[in-house]
Amino acid sequence: MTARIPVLVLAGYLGSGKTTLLNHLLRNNDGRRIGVLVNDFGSINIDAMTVAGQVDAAMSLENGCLCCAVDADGVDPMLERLAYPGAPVDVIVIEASGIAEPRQLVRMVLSTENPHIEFGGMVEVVDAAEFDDTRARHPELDDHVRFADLVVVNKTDRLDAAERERVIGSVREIADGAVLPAEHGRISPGILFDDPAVRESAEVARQLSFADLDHDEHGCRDEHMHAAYQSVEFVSDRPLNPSAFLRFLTERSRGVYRIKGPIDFGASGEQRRYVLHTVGVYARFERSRWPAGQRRTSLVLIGTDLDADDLTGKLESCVDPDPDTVDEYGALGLARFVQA
Ligand SMILES: Nc1nc2c(ncn2[C@@H]2O[C@H](COP(=O)(O)OP(=O)(O)OP(=O)(O)O)[C@@H](O)[C@H]2O)c(=O)[nH]1
Repeated sequence: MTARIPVLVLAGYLGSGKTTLLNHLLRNNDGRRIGVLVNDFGSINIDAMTVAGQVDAAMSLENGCLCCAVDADGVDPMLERLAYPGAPVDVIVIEASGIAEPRQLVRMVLSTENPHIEFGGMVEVVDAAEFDDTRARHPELDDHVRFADLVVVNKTDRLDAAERERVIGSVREIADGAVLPAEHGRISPGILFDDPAVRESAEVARQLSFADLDHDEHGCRDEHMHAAYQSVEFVSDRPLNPSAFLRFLTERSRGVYRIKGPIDFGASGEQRRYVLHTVGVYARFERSRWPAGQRRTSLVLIGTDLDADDLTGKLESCVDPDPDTVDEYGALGLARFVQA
């Protein structure tokens, strides 16, 4: 199975810290080759660009990054240039600088017919110190925060402890997705994307948890360097019920940014392996054969403020008490999430 390239939309109001966060990701890429799309070269100051030479409409950066400008024709032509089998990028970030409506950009990514990409999520950067003022000036900020799969509450260094908690609390009240406080955009890249070697692997979930995520005993990564995320693992040798699991997916669990891994739906007539990839409310299954002897559900849920017991309990209740009674029609609901 060829891995698809995740495409991430990075949004946020003027000066919130999008470019700072992007530079942080470029500097801490852990070997991932990051392609960057910006809508206007002039408006963005990517550090790495100072070492770049311009090649056609794409900028090749020294650390293996590529930069292209998104024009009015939308993202498709540029995605075509960056995302193809054997492409020199593992991840694409579109910085929505100066775009008033980032949801439009998300829709463009979701509606692209490029078979080599997958939606990697919308990240909204907010300036913690300006949050109240920005909301007052731009009431639509609430919609963006609610819609985002991850909200980075940046510039927390500009607030005292009490104010910081108040602002983070306000954001959490609005947000449906994950919320990560940060200084100078320093977030753990692992919340956003996998290690390239892991993405190629068939056993996504198992390797994600041990090799890629590199957790300490609290399940947090690089806590001192970056704003950290958490992960919860769920493994079951007993098949899951498709309808129950789809219900779990549609009732978005607070704080979960993405879920990955193979699922055994075990319905009679449904012998295939479903590999799940979700970001926020976006979900996609890829179907394949089970490698011999590896038929089991093995999921990793990645996000912030995760309630591990609650998530594990919900997933356990998806385990089918009597999988033999689920006929092939029971798995039909999965079809709309399956991509060829
Ligand atoms: N104190 C503080 N300053 C920050 C932080 N993050 C970014 N900045 C500064 O805030 C300013 C704006 O940051 P940018 O990363 O350029 O913001 P942006 O969202 O890309 O800005 P536009 O592209 O103009 O919308 C810069 O001067 C940054 O150095 C932070 O966490 N704390």
